[in-house]
Amino acid sequence: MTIQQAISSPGCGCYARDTPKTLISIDQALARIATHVAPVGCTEAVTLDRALGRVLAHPVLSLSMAPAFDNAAMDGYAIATGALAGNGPWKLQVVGRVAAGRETKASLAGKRAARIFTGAPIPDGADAVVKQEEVTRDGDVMQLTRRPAAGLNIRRAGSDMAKGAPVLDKGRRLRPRDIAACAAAGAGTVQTRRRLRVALLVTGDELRNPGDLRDPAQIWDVNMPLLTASLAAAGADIVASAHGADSLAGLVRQMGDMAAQADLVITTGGISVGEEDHVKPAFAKLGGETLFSGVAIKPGKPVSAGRIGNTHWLGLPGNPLAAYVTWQVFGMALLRVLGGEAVKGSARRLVVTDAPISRKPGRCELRPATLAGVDAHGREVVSFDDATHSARLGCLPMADGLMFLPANTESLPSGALVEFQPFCQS
Ligand SMILES: Nc1nc2c(c(=O)[nH]1)N[C@H]1C(S)=C(S)[C@@H](COP(=O)(O)OP(=O)(O)OC[C@H]3O[C@@H](n4cnc5c(N)ncnc54)[C@H](O)[C@@H]3O)O[C@H]1N2
Ligand code: MOO
Repeated sequence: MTIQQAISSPGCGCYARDTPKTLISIDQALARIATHVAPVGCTEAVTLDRALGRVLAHPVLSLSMAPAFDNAAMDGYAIATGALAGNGPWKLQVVGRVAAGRETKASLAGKRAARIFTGAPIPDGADAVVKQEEVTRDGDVMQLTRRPAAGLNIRRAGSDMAKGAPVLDKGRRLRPRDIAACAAAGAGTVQTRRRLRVALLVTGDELRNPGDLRDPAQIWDVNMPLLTASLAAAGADIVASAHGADSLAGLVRQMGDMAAQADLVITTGGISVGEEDHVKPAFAKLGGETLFSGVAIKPGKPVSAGRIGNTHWLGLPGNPLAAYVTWQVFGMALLRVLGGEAVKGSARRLVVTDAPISRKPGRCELRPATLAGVDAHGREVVSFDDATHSARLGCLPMADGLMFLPANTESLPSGALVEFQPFCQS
């Protein structure tokens, strides 16, 4: 990784003439993550009951055809349609019975039928299953009046998956429906990336645990609970978490210890320009290499990233909304690359604003927004507060994502198209 400074192209539109030259655009920062960060190498085999949220290190191929054999899609009677001469009704001798999980030796040559249940193998000679609602039964004889088409109610072997067919690509983060597909393919164990080891250092002398007694100038810590929950939802292992004092020596020790045991150290706070902001000096003292240092974004301008030896570092701002926004945009991107997750397409889509916007231009603004419905053209509409306050969280639970207001935009009419990035669950 090389130390990089600025700023060549407007990228996502975050760049503005009055933006300090040390800041880069959102898309430039994301491009640096994509270019300079590599997945953590180790992989491990996990059984499906432990696979939720894990990232596939190898593709999953089907071990056999699915279904593995022709079988009944309905409870009813297996018959040979070729034996139905002339016009019905036809009477057939019921000569066998086959349930799911059983085999049958019954042969259905001639006017014969077998009682069959959903999932049971189709007996030799049969080529259709007639639902039991469509026949009458009298002792060992069943009668049907309508001619079934050959193949009716039969699930053909391999019609879902061929043997050896690709089921899931590597890089896929496994969700419940992926695990269902693995199970159907017979893949009881899958090869995955190991879970990321993340250390969390929340700085600030003013912080107390939520609900604890506090002095008048102290505040309850939002970032530790926020990031602990976010990392758990993202499937990372938190190998260390601590509060950090606003002191250079203390932070050097804590960040150094954490870097020795984690793939990624996340800090919050202490990253701006005041005398109490010691995170970047501590990072420098540890020999850290900078990936980016500040993004032309509001909120979250000081967000930074780099590497201490082989361990990555993400410095989030202290203001909780700024921490959440930068976690969503840069933290999740970093986690995905480190975790070997393949990312398809853009995280953003276009939506329409439900009110006019008037704002101070300068930095690209990422404003929490709520999906409020669709307009007459079927486009998604978002509603939002009239400003973004980087320390305010009251509106956050109602929001569904972030709308991107380009740096130079001073006003937008109601109905304007803007980019929108939905929040990840984590
Ligand atoms: N002279 C300047 N001052 C500031 C600038 C600047 O460019 N020049 N940038 C401002 C911006 S923008 C931001 S964002 C903040 C970022 O500051 P830090 O990341 O160093 O964060 P702190 O100063 O430590 O804290 C900021 C704010 O957030 C509160 N905080 C911190 N941690 C937590 C937490 N875990 N839970 C709840 N609240 C937290 C902290 O008390 C401060 O109020 O800097 C601006 N200043
Ligand atoms: O970038 Mo800061 O997040 O405005 O508060």
